[in-house]
Amino acid sequence: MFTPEAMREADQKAAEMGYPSLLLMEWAGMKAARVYKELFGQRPAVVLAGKGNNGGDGLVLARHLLLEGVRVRVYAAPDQAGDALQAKNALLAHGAELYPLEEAAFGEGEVVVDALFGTGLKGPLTGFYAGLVERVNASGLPILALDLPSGLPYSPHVRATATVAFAAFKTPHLLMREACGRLFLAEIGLPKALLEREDLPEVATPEALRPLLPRRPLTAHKGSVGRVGVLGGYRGDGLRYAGAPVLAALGAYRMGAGLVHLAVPEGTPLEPLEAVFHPLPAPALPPMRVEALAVGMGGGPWGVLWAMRALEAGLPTVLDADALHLEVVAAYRRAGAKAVLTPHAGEAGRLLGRSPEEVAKDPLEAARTLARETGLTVVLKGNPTVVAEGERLSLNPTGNPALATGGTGDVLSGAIATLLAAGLPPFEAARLGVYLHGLAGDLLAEEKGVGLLAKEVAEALPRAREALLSGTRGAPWERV
Ligand SMILES: NC(=O)C1=CN([C@@H]2O[C@H](COP(=O)(O)OP(=O)(O)OC[C@H]3O[C@@H](n4cnc5c(N)ncnc54)[C@H](O)[C@@H]3O)[C@@H](O)[C@H]2O)[C@H](O)CC1
Ligand SMILES: [K+]
Repeated sequence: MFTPEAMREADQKAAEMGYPSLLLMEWAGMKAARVYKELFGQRPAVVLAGKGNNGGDGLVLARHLLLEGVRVRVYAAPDQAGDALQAKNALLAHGAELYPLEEAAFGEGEVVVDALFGTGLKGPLTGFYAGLVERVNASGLPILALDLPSGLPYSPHVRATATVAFAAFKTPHLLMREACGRLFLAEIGLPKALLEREDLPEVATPEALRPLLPRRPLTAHKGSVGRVGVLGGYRGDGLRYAGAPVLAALGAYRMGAGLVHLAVPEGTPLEPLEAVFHPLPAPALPPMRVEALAVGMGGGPWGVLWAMRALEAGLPTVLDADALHLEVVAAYRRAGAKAVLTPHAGEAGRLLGRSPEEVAKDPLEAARTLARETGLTVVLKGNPTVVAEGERLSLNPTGNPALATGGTGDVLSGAIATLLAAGLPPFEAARLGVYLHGLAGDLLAEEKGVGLLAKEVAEALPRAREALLSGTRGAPWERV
């Protein structure tokens, strides 16, 4: 995923290589016109073109739509230069109707193409442009945004029906997804070498994750596919969160664990029936033969104690909820343990000494800092969930607001622990677990809308796994 600056660098490098930039613009506008036709057919278009290259893309799109027999009205900013000017001349040669941007008006049944600003925007829109963007949003018409909804990452910005991202996703496509509507990713002919940048955050794709899925040989038995120990719960609150470790156990089984051991306070309901139970008077590490642990779900003040006991096992461990405290993280770091932290913004803020709002404002930076400071793998839950380890950052594209309900995080911890138990390294277990958990939520939300139960998310994990494996469910965007 590119920052706008990194994208500009790639454009510049292409130009230095002698690659004609007009070709990029032609592909961009042509691909966007293709998306327009797919979504809106012959509906008349109103194209708003800014003076930079984003505007140029819009002028190319207008020409292609005209060629397809679509009625097009273009409102363009003055003073185009370079490629955008060439795009304008080519459009005029086709006898297009071009009007000053100040006169922009929209009519019923039309579709607005937003080609005002892309990656070249510096600072929030004000004055005329802010007003124009507000008018576009208020028009009630469908909006196709080219590259980025204009105004992003600031406000005001266009709230698009669909967005065609050129060459690669940029930060706002993932971090401000709501403004983008349906996402399309258009290849525009940039040499591949310029797009492969390991120093930039990745957006997890099904193609990258599919090979990581643990495959089960015919000879598999419950002791060979990964066993998980879950340590959680607390008596002192009257077992108020007794369900949390149970949900983690369900997440583990549904992700494919061969056996789940459940260490919980005495008096906890013995669920799920498939688990091996260790009811305990105080946090301890009961004898259990497992390959990974999930620790801290519903543990209250026992959370830290559970985590310290778990450290003695020397196993890959997921630290969640009440295990997420500085002393725990420091001890794991000192021991050089393999651990995945799964905080939400509040818990990450507690570890970083920041407010949840500060963490949510820049989740990429927060996840990276936490990973660097702890030396552990971090899953910062949110929209999007960010996975960080060392210098590596991965953004997860699956999941939806229906997952914002009690217990889904516990399911995730159990799921990631299972992938650790199956032998995946922490970063891979975290990316794959987060992706499948989000996908399970997406499949369920399509079926049932909001009002999901966490245990249903666990139950949908096998379907998500199957969808990833068989390729029946691709990335949540379309390539054009
Ligand atoms: N490789 C690619 O992805 C390609 C992308 N293309 C498109 O080019 C734009 C980026 O074009 P650029 O000319 O650099 O910038 P913009 O068109 O986004 O806008 C620049 C324009 O806006 C003025 N400006 C900046 N900030 C403000 C502000 N706050 N208020 C008002 N005006 C502002 C600035 O002075 C410029 O005049 C990219 O998004 C793609 O759509 C290429 O077409 C192909 C290669
Ligand atoms: K735009």
